[in-house]
Amino acid sequence: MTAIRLDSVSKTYDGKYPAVNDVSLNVADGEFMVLLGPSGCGKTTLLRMIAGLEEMSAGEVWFGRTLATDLSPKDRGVALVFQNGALYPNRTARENIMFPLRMAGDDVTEASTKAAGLARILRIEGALDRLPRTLSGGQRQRVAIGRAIVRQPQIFLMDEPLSNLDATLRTELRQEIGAMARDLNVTTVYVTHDQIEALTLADRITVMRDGRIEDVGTPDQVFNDPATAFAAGFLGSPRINLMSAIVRVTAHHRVSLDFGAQSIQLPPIDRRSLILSSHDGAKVIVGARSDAFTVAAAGGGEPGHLSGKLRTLEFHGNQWIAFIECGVEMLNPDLVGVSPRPRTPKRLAFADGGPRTRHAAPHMSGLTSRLSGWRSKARTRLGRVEASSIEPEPTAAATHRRADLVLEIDPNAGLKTGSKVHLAVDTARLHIFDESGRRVDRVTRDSETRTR
Ligand SMILES: Nc1ncnc2c1ncn2[C@@H]1O[C@H](COP(=O)(O)OP(=O)(O)OP(=O)(O)O)[C@@H](O)[C@H]1O
Repeated sequence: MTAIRLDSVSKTYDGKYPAVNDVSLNVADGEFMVLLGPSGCGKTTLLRMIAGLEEMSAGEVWFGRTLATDLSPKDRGVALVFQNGALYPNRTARENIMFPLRMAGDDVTEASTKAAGLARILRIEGALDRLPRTLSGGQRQRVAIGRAIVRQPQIFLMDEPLSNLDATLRTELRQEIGAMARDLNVTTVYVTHDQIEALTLADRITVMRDGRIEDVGTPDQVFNDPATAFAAGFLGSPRINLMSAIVRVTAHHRVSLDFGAQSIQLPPIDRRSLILSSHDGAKVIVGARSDAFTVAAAGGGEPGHLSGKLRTLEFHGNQWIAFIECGVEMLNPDLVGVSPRPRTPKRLAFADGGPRTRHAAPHMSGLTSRLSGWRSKARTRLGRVEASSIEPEPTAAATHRRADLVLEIDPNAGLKTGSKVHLAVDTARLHIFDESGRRVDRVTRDSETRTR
């Protein structure tokens, strides 16, 4: 077992825009870290750099107190499993799992005993004496995992190991992988773009976008207290509603979020009220999942309510999804804070550490620049190494569209398509982001948090 530290790691292929861009991350000893993000965000590249299969363009990788940057893959004590764990076709499952041990000099009895122990954990005892071609996809992948981990690596790396399996097998094997990692207590980095895998397996999740880290935290932290609008949008179904709003500061410093036709007032005791009270007129993004709303019996125009017309109601088997036209400007989480085009990296000095690479903004919006002071405090709170990689890309306006509020609703609420709906809003469940998609208030993070 060993901890992993990535320090300002970058990878640029063919001198183009970086696939991994100044990423710093700690994975604690024995921790199960999931790298989560959309296709092309740099997850596999980062994993391959940890394994030593990809040369880094900049930065350092540490395993415990050992600088691993220049170690060859075979000297890193790392085991890797890919989407299609290849097996020796002419060896049985047992022989496949035993193979690395035999190569390392274990005698047959010893190797066979270890293989049988792992087979029990991976639930393939009955398949041990069969050839790979007679095994199901799930069994083959279990054998590949067994073979990778049988030599008790210091670090276990998995790149979408379940992506070629059907839904039932995915669920089964996911549970076995989780159980195995807990039993063996091996430091694990697991790549996926599947939010359910991330939420169910991870001690902590690293959400990536465009080669950078958007958020790092426990599943509960990243889901319920997301650092960015993108992270909030990547987790959760239906996706979080991101509403464009203007901050209005009224008499006695009361803060309301103005959505155009409607508005919501923040309670004075809400810490966001204090933060936003000197930013009258600033643009913000208000994130709201279904749990922020309750269908209210009547009303409309009340300070804590939004109202709209129920356009469509969809039955999704285990849930009802309502599409409510509220006349509010909705934003696409994938586009919030996205730069219109790659820019030339520029060195900037930060108050809390050495110079770091980030991208020069042609301009920063008023609130974005005013919020930078809060962020530098947030960096200190989050811990220098991880927080440094959570630097925001400079903002460009997200694509706006006037669309529906999408909510999971109680089927017993008695709503009918076309009817007017009143929604009471729990402001404590709203997440408020600046225009670049960064939270305006503090997120709760502990860089070494373990949940189990
Ligand atoms: N060998 C390579 N040469 C050039 N570009 C590459 C190479 N490998 C990856 N890239 C690019 O680097 C970026 C990150 O790729 P990477 O495979 O790490 O993303 P990913 O998040 O793992 O995506 P996916 O989930 O689709 O596997 C992509 O734009 C990809 O096209």
